[in-house]
Amino acid sequence: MSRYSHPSRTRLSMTQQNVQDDKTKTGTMYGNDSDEDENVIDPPKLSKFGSALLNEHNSTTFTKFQHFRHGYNHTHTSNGTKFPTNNKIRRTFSELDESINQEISSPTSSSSIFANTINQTSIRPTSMTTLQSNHTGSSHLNSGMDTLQRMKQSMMRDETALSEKILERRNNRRISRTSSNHSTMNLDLSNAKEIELSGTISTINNNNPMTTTNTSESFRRIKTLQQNLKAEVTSKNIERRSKLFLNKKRMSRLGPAKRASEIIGSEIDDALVNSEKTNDQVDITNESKQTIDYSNIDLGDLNPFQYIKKHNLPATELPQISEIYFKNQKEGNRANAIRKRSLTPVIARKKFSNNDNINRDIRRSKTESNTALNNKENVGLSTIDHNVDRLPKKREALTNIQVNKKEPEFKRMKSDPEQLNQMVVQEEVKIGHDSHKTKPVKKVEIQEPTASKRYHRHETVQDSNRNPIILVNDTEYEKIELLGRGGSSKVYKVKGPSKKVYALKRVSFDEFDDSSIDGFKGEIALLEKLRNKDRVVQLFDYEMSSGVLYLIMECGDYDLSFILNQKLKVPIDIEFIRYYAREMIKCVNVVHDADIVHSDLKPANFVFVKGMLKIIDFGIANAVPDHTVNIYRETQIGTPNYMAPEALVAMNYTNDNSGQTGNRWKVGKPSDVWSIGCIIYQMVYGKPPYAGFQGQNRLLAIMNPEVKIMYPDKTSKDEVVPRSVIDLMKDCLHRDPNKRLTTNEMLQTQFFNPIMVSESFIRNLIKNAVYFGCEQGEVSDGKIDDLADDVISRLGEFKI
Ligand SMILES: Nc1ncnc2c1ncn2[C@@H]1O[C@H](COP(=O)(O)OP(=O)(O)OP(=O)(O)O)[C@@H](O)[C@H]1O
Repeated sequence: MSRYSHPSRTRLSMTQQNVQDDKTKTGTMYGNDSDEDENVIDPPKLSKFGSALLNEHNSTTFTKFQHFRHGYNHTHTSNGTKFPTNNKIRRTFSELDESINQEISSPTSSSSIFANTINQTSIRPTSMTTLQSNHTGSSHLNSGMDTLQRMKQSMMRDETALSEKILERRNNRRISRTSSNHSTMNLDLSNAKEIELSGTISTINNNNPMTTTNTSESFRRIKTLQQNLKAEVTSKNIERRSKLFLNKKRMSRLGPAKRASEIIGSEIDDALVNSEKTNDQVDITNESKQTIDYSNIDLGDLNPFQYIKKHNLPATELPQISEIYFKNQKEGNRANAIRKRSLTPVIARKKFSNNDNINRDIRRSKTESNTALNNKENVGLSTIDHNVDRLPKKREALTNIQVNKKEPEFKRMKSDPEQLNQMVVQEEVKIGHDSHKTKPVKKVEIQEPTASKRYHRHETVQDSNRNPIILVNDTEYEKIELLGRGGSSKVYKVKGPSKKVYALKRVSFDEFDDSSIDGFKGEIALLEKLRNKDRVVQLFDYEMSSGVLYLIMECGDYDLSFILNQKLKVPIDIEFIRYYAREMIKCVNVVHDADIVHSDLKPANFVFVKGMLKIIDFGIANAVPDHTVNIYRETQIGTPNYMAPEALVAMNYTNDNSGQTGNRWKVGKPSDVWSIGCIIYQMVYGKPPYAGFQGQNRLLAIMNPEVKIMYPDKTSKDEVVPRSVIDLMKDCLHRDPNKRLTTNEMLQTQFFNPIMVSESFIRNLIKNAVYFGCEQGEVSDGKIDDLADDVISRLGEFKI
């Protein structure tokens, strides 16, 4: 189609004379008119604007236009010409439009040159359409406008290309800055494309008169392209956002960069617990681990293994965490001891020989108390003051201890002037406390016994030909030999009245330590409870004097520890194990039947008295409270080799009365069963299950469920270990206390009830079985089972 055959052009020519009048009318008013311009063939006259355009160097508009193009084409010249900005471009366009308007409004505007150069431009800007509408009938003007349109479109293309280049350059710069962030870069490029494209399309849309099919098709294509691009960009956006989210999540988990010391346990815990399995995160996690501040780790109820497992820490962290664990436990024990001690009344520990001494000490005590009162800066007195209120109560408890069952305490003190004196002093101190109830009182000095004093007042050497004599409740006991020693005790073989032999246990203790006194009181009470039980060493007499406890007991010959050490040198003797293990279980059974948990079972705490094994040392034993099965200890005590896991793993608790928190350990009868299992293990394999671990590691191994106990079929000397004893050990050494056998059940196991038959019995049994089979011809499996059951049930009859 020729440019002039275009209907809109025809219409424009027809209405040319009305331009001036219809200047204000809109283009749409005429848009649907007939093709009146069809016959216009004369070239359009040159308008002022057209002339100006021809005169490149003199026309301001054209100069601007050329300058713009020139400027664009030479953006990168060395003279520093810059890219026109979008604003500049827009300004140029508006100036151009203005010039066109001016041109259009001029009655003489036309140009034949433009008519010759007009060709297939099909897109006209809206402004042009408007202008055309306002100036219908002017073919000159029409062709001039078309030329301008082309030029403007060319400029638009230039603008698009320019924008593209600018964006490209920007993106290049961004790439070099953040070469790693490809997703961001791609997004920007996509956005740029999208913006650019939509800009172009909107321009096209704006300019689209919707008059040709080609145009519609190209628009559709562009539209499709735009949609595709949009979809692509959207998906890239989503991808980028999700990547950003991941980064953010990671950052928020790890927090900002910190010094190693700032990372405290909880943060590490979070980081470790929440860590995901991506490579970089694993690296970061490892980094975090390297900076663990162990001093801030709170293990709570967990033992080191549980802690490591919970927080997914590597095994290499175990030593440090164990160290903290044991340190915490030590501190807990110490705090308990201090707390108990702080409740103990302060009493002078002195020996007085006469009244003068008493008076002198009372005077000194009073003077010291007054000095303390005057000393306002005396530190730590508030603690003492705080405890003063509890003193009478505690003292009452102390004086109520029946340390001598033969005579009432007061009667004894009356007969003993020295003790009486001491009681007077104690009373004086007590009065002093009472009178200054709310005032600070200085601790009365504790005088340690002199080193030169070799014997307690109960212990004397009467003449050089006799052994030392120990008086217990005024009964003389002559020392024969030392049988053994414990943590704070010595046990002597002594000769008592009628030359009878006894074991005398002498225990030294801090007489002002309530917990010690309570412990001894408890031991005495339990031994009294177990009086006449043949498996428990009998207690005949006892006396608690100042700082010393004497116990007169049945005397044993050896303890089990000694015997086991002897047996180490000879091959395994399964009958020996069976016998001693059963004896041992019988001892513990008696104790458990009395609802007492021993808590410190070990070979040294079983002694043979006239050939019968008996149990000793109830120092840390406890009676299980009614309707319960466990005892809760505030101190971790026992002998590591034989201690059950539950006796080692502390539990946090809060005291209901005082509100104080601390650790405690749960022990029960199954804890004793564990210890028995360890002793049997020692009998079989020569050492307890965890003896291979040294020191602290042993405790850790016992606590660690991952450290399994091995039960080899043969000993280190290649001796066969019977299956029945292995089963018994396994049933005692379950980590779960509830799965362990009771002492009664242990005694019922096959190991302690072996079936022994003679050789002839076996021969007869086989012979009878073969004959029976021959007679029957065929014997079913069920019949064989019945026969076997019958024989087994009657085995007791055939025992040898
Ligand atoms: N009645 C007794 N007959 C023979 N020996 C005994 C008797 N009582 C204790 N012994 C010996 O003395 C040792 C220490 O005794 P005991 O265990 O009662 O003291 P302890 O201070 O409670 O010891 P630990 O602190 O180790 O538990 C025992 O291992 C044992 O060898």
